[in-house]
Amino acid sequence: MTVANAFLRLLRSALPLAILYIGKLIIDQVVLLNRSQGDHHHLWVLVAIEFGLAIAADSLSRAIILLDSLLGDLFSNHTSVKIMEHAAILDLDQFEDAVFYDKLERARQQTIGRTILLSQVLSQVQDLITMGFLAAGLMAFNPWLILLLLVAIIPAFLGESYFNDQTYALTRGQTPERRELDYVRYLGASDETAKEVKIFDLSGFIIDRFKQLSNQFYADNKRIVIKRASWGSFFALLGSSGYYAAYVYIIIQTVNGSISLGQLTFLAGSFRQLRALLEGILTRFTTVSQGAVYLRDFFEFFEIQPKIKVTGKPKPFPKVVLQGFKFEDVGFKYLHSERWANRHLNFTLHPGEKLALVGENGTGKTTLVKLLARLYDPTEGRILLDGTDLKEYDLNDLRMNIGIIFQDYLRYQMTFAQNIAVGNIQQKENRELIEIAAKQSLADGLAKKLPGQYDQMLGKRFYEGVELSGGEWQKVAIARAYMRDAQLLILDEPTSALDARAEYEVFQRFAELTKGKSAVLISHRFSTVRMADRILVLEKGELVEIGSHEELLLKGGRYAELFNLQAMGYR
Ligand SMILES: Nc1ncnc2c1ncn2[C@@H]1O[C@H](COP(=O)(O)OP(=O)(O)OP(=O)(O)O)[C@@H](O)[C@H]1O
Repeated sequence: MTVANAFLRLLRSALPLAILYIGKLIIDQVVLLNRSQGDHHHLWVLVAIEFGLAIAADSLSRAIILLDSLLGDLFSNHTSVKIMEHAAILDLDQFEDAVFYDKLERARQQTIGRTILLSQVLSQVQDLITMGFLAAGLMAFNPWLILLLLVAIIPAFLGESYFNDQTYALTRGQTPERRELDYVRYLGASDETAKEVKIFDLSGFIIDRFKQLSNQFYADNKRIVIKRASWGSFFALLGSSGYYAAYVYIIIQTVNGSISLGQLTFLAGSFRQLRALLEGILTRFTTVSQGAVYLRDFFEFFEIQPKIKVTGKPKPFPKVVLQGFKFEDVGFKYLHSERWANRHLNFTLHPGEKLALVGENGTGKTTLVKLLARLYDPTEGRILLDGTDLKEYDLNDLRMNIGIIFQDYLRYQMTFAQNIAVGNIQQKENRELIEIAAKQSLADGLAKKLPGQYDQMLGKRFYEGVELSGGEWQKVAIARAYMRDAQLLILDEPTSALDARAEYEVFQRFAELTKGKSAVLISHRFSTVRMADRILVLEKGELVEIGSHEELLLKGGRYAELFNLQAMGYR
């Protein structure tokens, strides 16, 4: 399509000169006829040719516009897909970094704002070729006139590129604020935020912040836009002066009789078109060079590489785990953080063992399971699986063999079945497996009560969607863990919204269904925690106790203290 577009543009760029030249011949012929020297037949042939050329020019322009718009859509879709594909291979901690978000944001803007860049570049080339044709015509008449036009137009080009750089620097500097602006806009008008915004009456607060940010943008942009417009007018004046100087010269030549009336129309027409083309080229030069500068951001985003990689030859995940996962003095610090979220972790998760993680908020429980799933690599120490560093296992295989449901699992605005299928998306059409998973997580009864059953749209964002309660959502989310035949299952507090009986049942089933497999549970409810084979107590990211419920109670340490604290609340 691009080649066809370029070819049509090439054809189109030759037409203005041809039309002008035929126009010249027509006028010369009319003048001759007035002097009774012309040929009527020749005149009408010329008029017919000009008519044909005019129609061809119009049809070509329309075909070019059509191809431009199709190419623009394809470009936009293609780049959006590329960005999503690249984002998918990046690491979790890259998504947690503001600098990364700035790059992602700027890359995204390219897909929205730069779709016309390609057609702009092609138009620019087309106009330059047209100018070349017209200039060649003028050159035959007087080369100095071209030089005059060029000299008049160069300051405008330089001015434009200077202001492009200025605008780019400004926009780039504003990226964090733009992201905030988007976030504030989302806070102010979204189904997910509406409840709190109303209850806390936040709309005034949000709107004020929006105004503050947008006014700042307005003021910064205004300054540069005014400067650009003032200089632009001055440079345009220079350009016009050059054009009129040349025009006056041609008129004088005609009056003197050095050139014919037909030549005058041809030259004046060429000049008029050259000037219009130059203006168009100048304006487009702004968009094209701005686009080119912004494309840098686009490519910069694609230069970001994931840090989590497989070292050496990737090993498949063992069919049967024999020794388990061994933490050897594992420590982890989040990006840009001085604090250790986990430190000096030394323990083994044995095959088939159910391990519960206990500790106050922020003691590193979630971090530990993220390290197990290799969402991050340890900052120090290492994690071994059957004696081999996790880094040597095939990453996809590792993740496929670890089923993990986080406390902040996603509530997909999709159907009930799809919400479960995301646990193993390759099996999205396997309704039998989805229903079994739902039965195992106690979500099956819920599906049966919904009007659309498993095809019921969940959430309120889309037509006929049904909202679930917090506990109901959790049952759906837990079903995801049963969608794959994982060797290690991790439940990071996805049961906090379940009532006591439901949580008990869910964990009873979990224990039965994961017999022989390793599992890690995070829960603040000791009624659940005590079901585990061993309990690992964390404090400030470090392991302080490990043992069975009975052993730890007997020990009378941190676990016993936390357990008794909760038990007291029930007395
Ligand atoms: N993505 C992150 N980036 C930077 N710091 C983080 C991030 N996630 C957690 N932290 C910090 O790491 C520490 C441990 O967090 P973690 O989520 O592992 O605790 P947790 O024990 O699971 O807490 P909770 O019981 O509240 O779920 C906390 O102090 C937290 O501030």
